[in-house]
Amino acid sequence: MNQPQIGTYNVGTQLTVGSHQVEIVKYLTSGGFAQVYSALISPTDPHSNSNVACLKRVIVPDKPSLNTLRAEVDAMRLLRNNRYVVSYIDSHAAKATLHNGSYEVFVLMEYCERGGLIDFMNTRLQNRLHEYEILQIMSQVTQGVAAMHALQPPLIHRDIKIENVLISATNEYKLCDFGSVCGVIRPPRNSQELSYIQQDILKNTTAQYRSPEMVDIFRGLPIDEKSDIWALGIFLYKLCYYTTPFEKAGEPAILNGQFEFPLYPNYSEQLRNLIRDILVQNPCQRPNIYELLKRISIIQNIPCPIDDIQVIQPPSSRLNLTELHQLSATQNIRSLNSHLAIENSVPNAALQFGISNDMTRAKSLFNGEKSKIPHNATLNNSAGNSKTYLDNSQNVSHVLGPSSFKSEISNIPNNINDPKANSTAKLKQTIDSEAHSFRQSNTIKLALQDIFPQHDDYSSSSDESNPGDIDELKKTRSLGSYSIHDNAKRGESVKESLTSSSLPGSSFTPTPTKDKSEHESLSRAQSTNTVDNPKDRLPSFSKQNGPVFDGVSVSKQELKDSIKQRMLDKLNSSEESFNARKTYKAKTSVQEDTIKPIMPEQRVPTSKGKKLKPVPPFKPLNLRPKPPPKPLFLVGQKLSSEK
Ligand SMILES: Nc1ncnc2c1ncn2[C@@H]1O[C@H](COP(=O)(O)OP(=O)(O)OP(=O)(O)O)[C@@H](O)[C@H]1O
Repeated sequence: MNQPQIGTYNVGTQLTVGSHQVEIVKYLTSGGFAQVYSALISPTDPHSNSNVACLKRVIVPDKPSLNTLRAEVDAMRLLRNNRYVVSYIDSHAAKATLHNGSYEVFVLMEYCERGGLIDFMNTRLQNRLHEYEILQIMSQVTQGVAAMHALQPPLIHRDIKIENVLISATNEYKLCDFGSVCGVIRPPRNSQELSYIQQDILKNTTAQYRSPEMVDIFRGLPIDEKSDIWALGIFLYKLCYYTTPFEKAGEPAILNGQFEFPLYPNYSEQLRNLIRDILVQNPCQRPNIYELLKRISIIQNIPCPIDDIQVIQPPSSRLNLTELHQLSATQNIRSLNSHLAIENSVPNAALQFGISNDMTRAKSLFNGEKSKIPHNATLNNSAGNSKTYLDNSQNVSHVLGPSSFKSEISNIPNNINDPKANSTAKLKQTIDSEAHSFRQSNTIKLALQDIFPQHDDYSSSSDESNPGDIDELKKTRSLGSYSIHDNAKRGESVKESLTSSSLPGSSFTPTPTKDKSEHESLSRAQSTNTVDNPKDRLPSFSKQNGPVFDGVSVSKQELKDSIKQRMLDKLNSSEESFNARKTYKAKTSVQEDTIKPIMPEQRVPTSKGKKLKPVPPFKPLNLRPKPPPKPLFLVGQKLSSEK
């Protein structure tokens, strides 16, 4: 979103954010989209027991952007009180009077007094981080990510990077910036979905941290927890070497997975092996979050701080791990759409997760309560040796350790004659043929429904694909199935709820500020704690009037044009900065790297007072000049029309 230029609050400015009175203490910085302040709050935050908080103020230009922020806040709410996630306190949204149609959003969160991890790293340019420091940071951040992956369905952060870790007053490392969070994204089934996913990835991820399945969507793999694991591998590498492993060669290097370790600093072989084991092409072969944490703890020589919560297929399914990976993604997508959909579509009763139970359990696990699951219980799955435990009381099975993981993988048939392999091949063929015609048409499909979250104008789609499929993908950004979405009444103009829960701390109330003219009143929305049908929450669509969002009528064409332009700007700039960094990095020597401060890697350019350069029209990945030829074995993984 293009951030309008607005003045900063003066010290002492009083505001009301939800149920908190706020007094600005200091303007800290501006992020890509936000102004960030430290502030005094009343009442005191019971979690941190502190009256100092961080206030994030964001101007969002329209309702769709507001939905994105809503997803971010909902994610924070789900993860609140986790020790290694920046803790949510309160939030509030109001229609901004200064900018026509735009909204002003305030999010109160825990104040991380020691600033960003990147700043800390930059204080250690000469005297690089010690291995024990790296492991400590890595362990804590991994625990933050584990809290997301433990949810049912899991949440994928998608933008794990050095810049998104902050340091608290008590020296704890905390994950922040949940603006890219989504559910598992299943592989695309047609060109329209492919295009949607490509654009979504470019917009919401940082180039150097993208996993191979994100860079090459043609692989037909889901974007899931394992994509976060890859990002954690890049994160770990950067903690060690202050650069990313694919910095110089970019996407081609990500796709063939070749990287080297600098000679300096010298870390243990165990640590380097961990990085190697994370940065593997096949997502199935990457450790899950628990396995990763366990490996870190082993190097640290301490007990693993969490219990295993990884949900896997029951043993009766007779599916191999590759298929489990795919199926789990499909299930998660479904579960994001409808809890009932899972129950109706999964033949095996053991797969019917009690979502609310699991969530409560996952939350309690990560809030410090140890699981009561016995670690010595075992169960064999179809892959052969996997040690699992099926927790019948909660219908969740647990992977108990990484020990047999690699050997299972090696047992996975990768045979085209295998019926399951055939279905994957068919999927690839379908995508391939559609992608081929998509490329030939040489147009960028940015249909309104492709880029507009929570818009249900399917009837206008003329595409051959099932329009509901795209909608299904879009809903991966909606956190509706976590039972926290509000049932805000529609038809009342200007009313907006940023969060959606009725839990204490959330607020949809009017925000009386010192200058009341700045904000229009908001009314508290009704909310429920039940699993509701996301369809019920979609904005209505009138054929005559176009989309109507909570009663605010908008011109479809206007929205389409503005969103399209905004997305094109972002996508271009994101790619531009990646390429520019590549070129720049290629020119610099390793020696220079050791003393150069780390510059923040941005998904999209900031608007800190600078006007962005005009950028050429966006070219989808598949229309850009071909990268240098890849080794034959990689080409073989691509679809036939690519050749
Ligand atoms: N809770 C916090 N405590 C202390 N500082 C914070 C906090 N949250 C954010 N900041 C500071 O503000 C900066 C920008 O915050 P944030 O990344 O959330 O904004 P943003 O607009 O979403 O940025 P972007 O999307 O470009 O990363 C951070 O890099 C950090 O320095």
